[in-house]
Amino acid sequence: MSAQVFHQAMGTLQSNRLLNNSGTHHELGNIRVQLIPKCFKLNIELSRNRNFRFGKKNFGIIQATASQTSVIESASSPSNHDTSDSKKKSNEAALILVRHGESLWNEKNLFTGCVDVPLTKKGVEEAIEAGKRISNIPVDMIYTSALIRAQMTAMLAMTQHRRRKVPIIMHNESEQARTWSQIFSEDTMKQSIPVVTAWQLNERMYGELQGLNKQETADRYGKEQVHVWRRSYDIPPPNGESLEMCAQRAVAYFKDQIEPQLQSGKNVMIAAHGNSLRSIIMYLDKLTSQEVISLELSTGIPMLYIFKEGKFIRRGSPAGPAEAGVYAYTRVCNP
Ligand SMILES: O=C(O)[C@@H](CO)OP(=O)(O)O
Repeated sequence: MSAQVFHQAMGTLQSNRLLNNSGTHHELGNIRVQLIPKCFKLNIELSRNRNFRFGKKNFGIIQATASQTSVIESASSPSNHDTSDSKKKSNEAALILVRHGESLWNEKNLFTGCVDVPLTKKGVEEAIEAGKRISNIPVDMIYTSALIRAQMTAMLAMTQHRRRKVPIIMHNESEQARTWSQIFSEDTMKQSIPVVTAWQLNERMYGELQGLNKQETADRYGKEQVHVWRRSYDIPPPNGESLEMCAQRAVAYFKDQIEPQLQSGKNVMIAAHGNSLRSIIMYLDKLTSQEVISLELSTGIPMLYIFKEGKFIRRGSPAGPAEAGVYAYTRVCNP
């Protein structure tokens, strides 16, 4: 499949079109795109029989550390094998962002921040569903936060991947951890995906709100005050991080560690959190501090960007297997 066809299939959405349109519909082949101003809600309706598989080609390559994969020539069957002589097809790289699935504290409507809470059963299902959506996109590197809900999401998503590579958490926290987790087979390495965990991708630290119920906090301090704590750009909750502070560490990490991987042609998945991903999207989509406050991310809905010639081009969300509509961004400030 050609790059052009691939791009059409994924919906040729330029991020800036989302920001300046006035709620009109656009037809892109079978893809109907609705653009709604202010809330940045992206609604992609796909006809049910739209096929998002990218042909039966083997795409080969992938060495965990030094190869370039094509976004376009995706994994089509679990039996595909890496071939070191595969040709590099493109300078593009894919970037997949996914907010973790529902956590036990999302379910209880508690401020979570950096408290390390696992997924609910629904969150597990969301992560698996996210994995199905991206199962045809080769993944060379995975970055997650240091928190279990993001790590569970990444690992569960990868159980659905057609290439059946094994995601392996890198333990670089000490010399001993590095030595004790070494792999001694080149072939096994090639069938692995390094997973880097980084605290910089953690949810923003919610300070003294962590563990409090969101509704009760609104009843006590007023809805407006709580909205300011949750969604203003530069006002932190008591003893916590503002979105601006969260962006400083998350975006710096993205630029220093992740962007070079994309530049070298590797496809990267990031599993992280509502606010660390909002900061990264602010950078990718060049949103202003006013625009980012209306940006909400759903749990477990992956978003795809193509990195090409130093630019990030948003492709929306790969379609779910059984549904017509995909919401990458949502309007409401989730409970
Ligand atoms: O509680 C949290 O840590 C976050 C994400 O769930 O909440 P909010 O939506 O207020 O950013």
